[in-house]
Amino acid sequence: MTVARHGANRSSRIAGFHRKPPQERLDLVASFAGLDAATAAHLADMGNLPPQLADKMIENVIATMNVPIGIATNMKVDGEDVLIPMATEESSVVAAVCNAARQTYDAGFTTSVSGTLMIAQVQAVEVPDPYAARLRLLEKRDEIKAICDACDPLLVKLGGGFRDVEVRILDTLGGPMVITHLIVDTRDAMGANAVNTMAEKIAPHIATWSGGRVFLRILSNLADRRLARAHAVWRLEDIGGESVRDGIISAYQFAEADPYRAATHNKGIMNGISAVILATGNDTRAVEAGAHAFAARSGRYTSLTRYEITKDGHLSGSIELPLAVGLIGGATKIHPTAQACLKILGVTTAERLARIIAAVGLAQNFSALKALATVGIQSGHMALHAQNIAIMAGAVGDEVEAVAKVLVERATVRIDIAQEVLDIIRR
Ligand SMILES: CC(C)(COP(=O)([O-])OP(=O)([O-])OC[C@H]1O[C@@H](n2cnc3c(N)ncnc32)[C@H](O)[C@@H]1OP(=O)([O-])[O-])[C@@H](O)C(=O)NCCC(=O)NCCSC(=O)C[C@@](C)(O)CC(=O)[O-]
Ligand SMILES: NC(=O)C1=CN([C@@H]2O[C@H](COP(=O)(O)OP(=O)(O)OC[C@H]3O[C@@H](n4cnc5c(N)ncnc54)[C@H](O)[C@@H]3O)[C@@H](O)[C@H]2O)C=CC1
Repeated sequence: MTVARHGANRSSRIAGFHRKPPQERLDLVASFAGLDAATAAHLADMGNLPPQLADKMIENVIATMNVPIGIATNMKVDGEDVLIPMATEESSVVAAVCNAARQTYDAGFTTSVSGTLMIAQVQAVEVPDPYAARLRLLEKRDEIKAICDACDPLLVKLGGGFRDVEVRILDTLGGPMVITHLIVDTRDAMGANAVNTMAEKIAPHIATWSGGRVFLRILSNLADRRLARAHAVWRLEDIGGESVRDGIISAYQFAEADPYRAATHNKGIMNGISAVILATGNDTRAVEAGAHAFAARSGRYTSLTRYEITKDGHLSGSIELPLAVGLIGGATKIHPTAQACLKILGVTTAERLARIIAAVGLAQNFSALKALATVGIQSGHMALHAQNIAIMAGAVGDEVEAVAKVLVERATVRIDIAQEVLDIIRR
């Protein structure tokens, strides 16, 4: 069945859409968009996410989006071998991590974290005496702690809960604001809901104590009390010698100095990080926002990694960034694929997960810089992307590899060439 493009229902005002079951919603969308029966049937197949679960995870569900999960091999983090599931749509991302880890497999990556502390902000405006109000709020520390901890007795029982209060006076376009930070240990949860609940509970008290009006009560994604760090040494003989080392260091120096380059450099790092975040059901946007804000913390957007030469002349790489990830909460606990990925990783604490993810970010960056500083990105990346181009050109089954092989041999990974090659193969 083909429904005309401008089908029966062309209004986006669909009252009660959210109350309909997914199949009925899909029928409405198919009619609106003129989807043919095969496309609608494709969307109706929810793969390995049970439709009842998908329908509860977000609103107005009609389908799921399947992204491949690849396994990064060769990773050793703090002396322990680990296989890393990465969910990404981009070719060569998984290969890049395997490749970097292989070149430092014996020593592996060493990691640490600064803690599992999250920050919630409470905004007070029109405070008559901001500086005195700040002190009044700080004096209420014990009361604030009691109110916050009462919000989440389970978290407290697990060793988490309120840790501290900080108050900042912010000069803004609307005059001074009194910003209270609740510092909360959220243990194995990412912690957004946990700290937001506390911020909302404490807000009326802050209004009273400060004498101002309270508006926003929400966590900060600049989770700079939850930093994850990783470092590794790549030996000269394993990476191809001094000129490769120096090329990688120069690439880092370029990113350090220039926000145009740093954006791309950090995008490469997030290729690895976001893929593990997604595979484990964590919040990709929260981590990405935190990473980029941290990269700009000095007022100048810069590189999240650093490269140096060790005293023996080898290449030392390091990374530090906020990684607010959890094993509980969000989709981590309810998405069956996220649960399976966490099992593959063998992690039992959010801290260990953050450490592994930091190592993946560094590995990803090493491979990208090495490729960029030597043969260029296209030979490795495009060689792997060639299969996608072959599929775009219409190749199926064995044709995909055959077409991709010719594209790589000719060093021209283009769809028009792929079509020509496919025609020849099919003749
Ligand atoms: C693509 C490679 C790895 C080829 O690298 P190569 O040296 O040609 O590969 P190789 O065939 O010699 O194999 C070396 C190892 O790489 C891995 N490897 C090799 N091939 C595969 C594969 N098919 N699947 C899985 N793993 C693979 C694997 O570990 C293998 O060891 P082995 O297992 O054989 O003992 C290399 O060129 C590379 O690391 N390139 C970087 C790719 C990259 O960064 N991709 C991200 C996308 S580009 C981007 O978005 C970010 C960027 C670049 O703009 C960031 C920036 O600018 O900073
Ligand atoms: N700006 C942002 O980043 C925002 C993100 N979110 C969303 O919030 C969700 C994450 O919130 P969470 O508070 O992490 O989830 P949550 O509220 O679902 O679960 C956390 C709760 O689980 C309990 N818990 C059980 N075992 C625990 C353990 N071992 N360690 C710690 N707590 C344990 C605690 O009571 C804790 O409060 C994500 O889905 C995120 O997308 C929500 C609002 C804003």
